[in-house]
Amino acid sequence: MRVNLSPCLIYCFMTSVVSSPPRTIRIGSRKSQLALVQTYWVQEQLQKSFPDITFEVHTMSTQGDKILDVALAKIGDKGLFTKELEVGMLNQEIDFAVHSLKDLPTNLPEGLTLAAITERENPADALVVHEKHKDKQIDTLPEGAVIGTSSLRRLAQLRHHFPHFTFKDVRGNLITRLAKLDAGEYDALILAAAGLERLGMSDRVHQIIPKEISLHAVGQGALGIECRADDSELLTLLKAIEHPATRDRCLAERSFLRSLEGGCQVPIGVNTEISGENLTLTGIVASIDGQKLVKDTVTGIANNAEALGTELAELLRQQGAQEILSEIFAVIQRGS
Ligand SMILES: NCc1[nH]cc(CCC(=O)O)c1CC(=O)O
Repeated sequence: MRVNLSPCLIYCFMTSVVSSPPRTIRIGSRKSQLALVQTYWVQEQLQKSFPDITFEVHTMSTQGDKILDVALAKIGDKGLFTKELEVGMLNQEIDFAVHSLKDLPTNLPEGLTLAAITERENPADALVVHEKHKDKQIDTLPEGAVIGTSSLRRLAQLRHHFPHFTFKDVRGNLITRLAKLDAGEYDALILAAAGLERLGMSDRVHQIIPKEISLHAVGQGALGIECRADDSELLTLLKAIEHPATRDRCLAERSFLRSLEGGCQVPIGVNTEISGENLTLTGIVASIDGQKLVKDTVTGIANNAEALGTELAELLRQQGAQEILSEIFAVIQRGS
């Protein structure tokens, strides 16, 4: 017989054995509205599970919050939104960090680990339109419509289906982007539905982009909790807020991305579905002009999520994914 002990019970047991006073746990977060909503949500969930522990939120600015005038794709993104928080953990200034999982690189620094993945919101992208297009959908927006997105993944896939649109970079946090749209700088934006939902702005989701048009980013809509790999007490606590189905899906997606050696700023999209014990992973690699596209699907046991990711990466490499990615890296490095 297998007995499932809840993380709370295990933690209570551990602290009663060593009888040390409950510690104060410091949570690191970026300062954007979305980051704070996400961090306070995690804090609240943990506080409910562990009423005797104090969870404090410490905010930090990351490089990605500071550089707002350069297209994301040109900066080279490795850890743009996570690095300062990671340094904070390694220096013992904070104990764990809450990230939008899609911003967390697939290879973490030595000494840190992905402790838990929380339940995912809708991972799809959303079309958000200017008022004047409120009767339109993505396929009825006029020729030349200016679409704001700073993601190569969205750009490549949308260009493939809608070559008649004009694509324009948009930076800044969600609130800033929406203000630019409303001021008429864009006809529409493509944003993560999850971010809008978390900020209580689901009314701005005009249309969910169907997966036949565009696959979402790896880890989109889920939160990733990162902590020091040797903090076993905290690792046990954090399991209380893990969502196993989301974890399996996201581990498959991250393993796929890692195998293709892509960061979050490459035109790689995914979709995952769980059915019983099985996980189905679909992935796409596209060229920035939307001309070349390779896409395939694998299915297997959800328990072997990471193996599915590498299997799909291998399949897409056989179909030319590496050539598409190498071309993109060359362009980005030239800075053009
Ligand atoms: N890179 C920015 C970012 N990081 C996480 C989200 C939204 C929430 C999520 O995807 O979990 C966004 C904004 C967006 O892509 O529209």
